[in-house]
Amino acid sequence: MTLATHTTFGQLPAIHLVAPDGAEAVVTLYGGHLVSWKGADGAERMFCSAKSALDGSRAIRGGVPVIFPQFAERGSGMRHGFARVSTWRFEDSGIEEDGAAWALFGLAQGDLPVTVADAWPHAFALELRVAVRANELGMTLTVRNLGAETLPFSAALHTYHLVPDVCDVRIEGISSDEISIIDKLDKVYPDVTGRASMATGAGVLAIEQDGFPDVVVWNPGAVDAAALADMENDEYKRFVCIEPALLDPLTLEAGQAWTGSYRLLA
Ligand SMILES: O=P(O)(O)OC[C@H]1O[C@@H](O)[C@H](O)[C@@H](O)[C@@H]1O
Repeated sequence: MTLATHTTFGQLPAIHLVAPDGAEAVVTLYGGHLVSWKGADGAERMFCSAKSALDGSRAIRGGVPVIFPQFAERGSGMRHGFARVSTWRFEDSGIEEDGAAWALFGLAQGDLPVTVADAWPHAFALELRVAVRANELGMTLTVRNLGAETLPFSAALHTYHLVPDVCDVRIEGISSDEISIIDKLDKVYPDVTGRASMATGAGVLAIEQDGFPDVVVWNPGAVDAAALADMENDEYKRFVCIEPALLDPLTLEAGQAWTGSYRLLA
């Protein structure tokens, strides 16, 4: 049985992963970007803007952009890093004993255009593993330093959760207070441990992360959404970004690796 097949998403080559129980995910090679996750119940759980570029001309507005090696404008490099606008390799796929279908994607220094590699001259290798079964999504990001010099980086999995109405969202377990989104929110929550949850009025999603110390919660609100060229004016109501993140740059010594993992249970 083929669990991972080649498909397209917009104009972008992608991998369609289907578990035996019907859970599925679509990951574009551009960005190593998970753009769709449906549990075995068939419900789509990722937001993707109707105005998102889907031709490789700019980052996809939705799904799970991989943020690496820089978060937002915290550095002199490309905003949110180059990983989300780079073309990854599909490396392997398979099935776990518990029935999860998984796929592995890679991005290394040699995959980058010369100008991008020259601007960030580190011999790195990224591995993104995506696994689906039942109503669960697992993502694991590994960063390896293959060079002789130190490698400093930040990283995040910038997840756009699809919600019926952002006003009804309640997030627990990230801060001592319950988080709700009244108009705009763009906030960093450091040192988050344990399981968090997002109630949407329609259901509750459990969120677990390991290795990522921080969480960023973002929704642009009406005014900032209207200023985004790749988002419809009222689409801000349909998502909330809850992003497992490593914000303060971590420095890997030669030969070292770091792994951050992330699990969503609907
Ligand atoms: O428009 P971009 O580059 O995808 O960034 C979206 C948002 O990403 C979030 O992670 C940041 O905290 C926000 O400040 C930012 O606006």
